[in-house]
Amino acid sequence: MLCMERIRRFLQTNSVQMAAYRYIERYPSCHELLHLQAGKLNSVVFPLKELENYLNPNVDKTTFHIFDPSFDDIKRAEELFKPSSKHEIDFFTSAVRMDHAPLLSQPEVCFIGRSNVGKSSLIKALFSMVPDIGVRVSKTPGHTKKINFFKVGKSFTLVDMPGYGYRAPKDFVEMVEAYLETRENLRKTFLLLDGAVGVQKADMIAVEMCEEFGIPYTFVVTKIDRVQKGELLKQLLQIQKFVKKKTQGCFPQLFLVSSLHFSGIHLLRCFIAHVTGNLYLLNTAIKQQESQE
Ligand SMILES: Nc1nc2c(ncn2[C@@H]2O[C@H](COP(=O)(O)OP(=O)(O)OP(=O)(O)O)[C@@H](O)[C@H]2O)c(=O)[nH]1
Ligand SMILES: [Mg+2]
Repeated sequence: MLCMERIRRFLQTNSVQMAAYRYIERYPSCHELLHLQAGKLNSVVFPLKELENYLNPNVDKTTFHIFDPSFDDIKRAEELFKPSSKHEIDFFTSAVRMDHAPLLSQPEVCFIGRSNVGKSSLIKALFSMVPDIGVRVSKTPGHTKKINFFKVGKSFTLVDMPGYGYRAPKDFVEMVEAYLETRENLRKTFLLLDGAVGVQKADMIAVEMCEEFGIPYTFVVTKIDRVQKGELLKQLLQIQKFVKKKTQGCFPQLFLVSSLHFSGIHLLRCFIAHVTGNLYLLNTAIKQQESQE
């Protein structure tokens, strides 16, 4: 348990490829356990790969690995999320209306979803190498009331949104709709779904906005640490079916994350680096589907 906790901390603070080696250097007594953890490390980085072992071989898995970077690509993407004197990562500003939103030319990605689905926690996990960044999370739904902008050097901006559904700010639709419709440098909208419940009625507001405005979006399945594998797989297949049958602009691959256990965070960082034009993938190709976006 102690070793797992150490690995988790390492994964939060170190690039993924080095994490295992540094771990061995610092905790040689845990060698054996780490051997066991080689697979574990893989499942932390690619949570979907571990899960698909439990699937019936007849299930179509073609959309599972459209974005399938190598460890090298993932490691290079990590550099973008590490602050330095030349690459400051910090909260920039917040806005309650679009005319308050900053005019930024760098590419942007935003995170939307029901209140309490884990948007702010995910952003905090993505920025785990920036300990004082000040992303606020709460057990109480409806915590984030404004559109919060975080600058990642000159590379891109990451935007945390208020949630919709229970205890949403009353001007949510005006605020978020205007943002999604007019933000010219918005490269990707991440729409978060709770792994325990999948697509809910309230999510249709966000899906319809993305479809209507023709903006590229991707589902991120959150809190996967809280759901049993069988149940999670059931939800994933349902979400996939939804994507295939009911959406046009949604990226077909689902991204799974646990902000608590840090699963899927490195892969998502790499995807963000890629979609914002900051990472050219060396060792892999994004398959055809993405070009349909
Ligand atoms: N177990 C577990 N809990 C999580 C995870 N992500 C978030 N949570 C918890 O879910 C609750 C809500 O998290 P937030 O990140 O504040 O959710 P939000 O979507 O930003 O919520 P609003 O700002 O209210 O819209 C908090 O109690 C978090 O600790 C996760 O991956 N695993
Ligand atoms: Mg929040």
